[in-house]
Amino acid sequence: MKMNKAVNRLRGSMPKVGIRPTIDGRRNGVRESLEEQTMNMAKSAAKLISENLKHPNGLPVECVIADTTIGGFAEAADCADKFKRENVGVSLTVTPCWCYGSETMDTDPHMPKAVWGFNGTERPGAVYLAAVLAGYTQKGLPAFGIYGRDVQDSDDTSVPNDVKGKILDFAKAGLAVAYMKDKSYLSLGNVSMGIAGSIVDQDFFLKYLGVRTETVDMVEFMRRIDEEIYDKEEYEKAMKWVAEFCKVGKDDNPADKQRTAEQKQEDWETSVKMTLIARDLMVGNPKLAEIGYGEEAMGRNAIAGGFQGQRQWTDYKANGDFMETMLNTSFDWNGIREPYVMATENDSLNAVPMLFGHLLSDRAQIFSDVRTYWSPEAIERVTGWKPEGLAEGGLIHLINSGSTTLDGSGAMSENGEPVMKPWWDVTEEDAKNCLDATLFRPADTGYFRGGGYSTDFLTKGGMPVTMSRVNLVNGLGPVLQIAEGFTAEIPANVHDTLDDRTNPTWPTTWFAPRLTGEGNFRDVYAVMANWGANHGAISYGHIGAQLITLASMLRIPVSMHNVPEEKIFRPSAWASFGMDREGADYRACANFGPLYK
Ligand SMILES: C[C@H](O)[C@@H](O)[C@@H](O)C(=O)CO
Ligand SMILES: [Mn+2]
Repeated sequence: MKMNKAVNRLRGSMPKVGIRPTIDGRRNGVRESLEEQTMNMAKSAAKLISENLKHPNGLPVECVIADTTIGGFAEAADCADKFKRENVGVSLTVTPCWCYGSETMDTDPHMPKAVWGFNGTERPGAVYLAAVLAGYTQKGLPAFGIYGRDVQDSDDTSVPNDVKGKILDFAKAGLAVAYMKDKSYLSLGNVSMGIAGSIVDQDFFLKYLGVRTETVDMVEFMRRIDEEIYDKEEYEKAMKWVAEFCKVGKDDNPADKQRTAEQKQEDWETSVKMTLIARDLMVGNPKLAEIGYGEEAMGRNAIAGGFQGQRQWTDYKANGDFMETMLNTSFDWNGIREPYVMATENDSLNAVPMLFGHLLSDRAQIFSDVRTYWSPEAIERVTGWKPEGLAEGGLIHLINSGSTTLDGSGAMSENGEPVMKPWWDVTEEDAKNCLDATLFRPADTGYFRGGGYSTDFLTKGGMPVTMSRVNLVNGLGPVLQIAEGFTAEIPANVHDTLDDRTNPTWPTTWFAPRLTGEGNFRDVYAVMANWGANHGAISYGHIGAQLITLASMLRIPVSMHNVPEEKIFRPSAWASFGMDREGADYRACANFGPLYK
């Protein structure tokens, strides 16, 4: 399998990180003595960011440094002007010294902000940090404060590790905020089976995320299939690839409910066409202009989407499982590429945490039903096996009727361990291994009368993962919930017994959340019992802290998490809302309100 790597570009230029070196404006000695050290800090920060971060589409993150150090209002205005011209979306102020707080700050209300104050004592950078953060808080412009734990010498140009981590986490989350702004959520269809998350709340998207919502009726798929509005060459290529690499699994339907061989062939054709069409709807395709469809070629600039599917479409035509899976995967017949974010059942409130996870981790995301809590006692009763290791406290069965990424099989590996990689690190062998680990099973025709193919795999155990979810609460607004944990491996016969009680044609991930012994993480049952909806978005890695940072930038309070306290990083203003951190988060988010109100 020969695979190229290609970068997807949505409309709008890539946001940059702007670095603002602020300085004590007093000339004739003080300012001059600080110029070099201050600019060097800006250069170190820029180097750190551009060497370590990429945009989720694989392009390098660029930094822009103000033309001069900033000693007061005039230079702050020059810097703001440059940042506008350069499409800066995130602002990081750096300084080793005392500067004039509200005179040097930046006041763009939409730009995530942080200040790194050098922890030396010759010149008081950390004092400026405290002063300017007080100013930001007083003016309703929350900013993140960064300063090293250990005092450094004034000629030390290194960035200590604790500072590095904070700068990178801040910049990555800030870039996520900037990157999603002015993109769109594409709702393909409408409300699926009364699922609340698929009642797309356009106000939430626009005010909290800066994302517009576009709605396209599912009849558009029919039109494009009937009128052949897709790239036929690509379609042929995709069909060949499917025949070669997608193994069809056993049809579990009773004989009289099975689709005929001709119907099954037609289901493949529909599934592949749907995949091309959904992608073209999201991001456009210049090939469509060549065949006379200039408007369709533009796409909808969608950074995420959802497909209603059930029931009107799936009662009639092949389900969306193949389409959703392939879009969410880091590769297809064209090669290795950035995964798209596509929710099944148009659950937009699961698409959002998938988007967050993708923007923060650069990886494909798993979409799942949070289906069953299996207590250790119930597992033993039903299978005779006493759970041990990660499964000791019981498991949550994550399984779904579509939309999970093939990367979620855990069939990619690094140093012999299962892993889900940033898409640009995925190899041809990884892609092949994911396909080998997957069966495409004729869909359950009880649920899906129109047939189609569901993706069936069992996620390898031992991967660190984070499950998250946004819920909308009437009178309160959005909240985010987060559960870090691990995928668990259980004996094959135990899995089969448990899986056979559900929908064995769907992919399974056995999830063991990390327990804290308290509250919603008292035990596995409590995690499931307190989950706010039927779905969860699962990202590789323990990204709870980064999600919390991002949520605070968007003013979305976190209602549940198991992230260790020392890893939590929010704007300094949050400390003014009380010492109980969860309550303070709610009060701060309510006080500042959504970012784009
Ligand atoms: C086939 C069923 O309708 C499933 O799609 C259903 O169990 C869900 O996924 C609900 O979220
Ligand atoms: Mn579901």
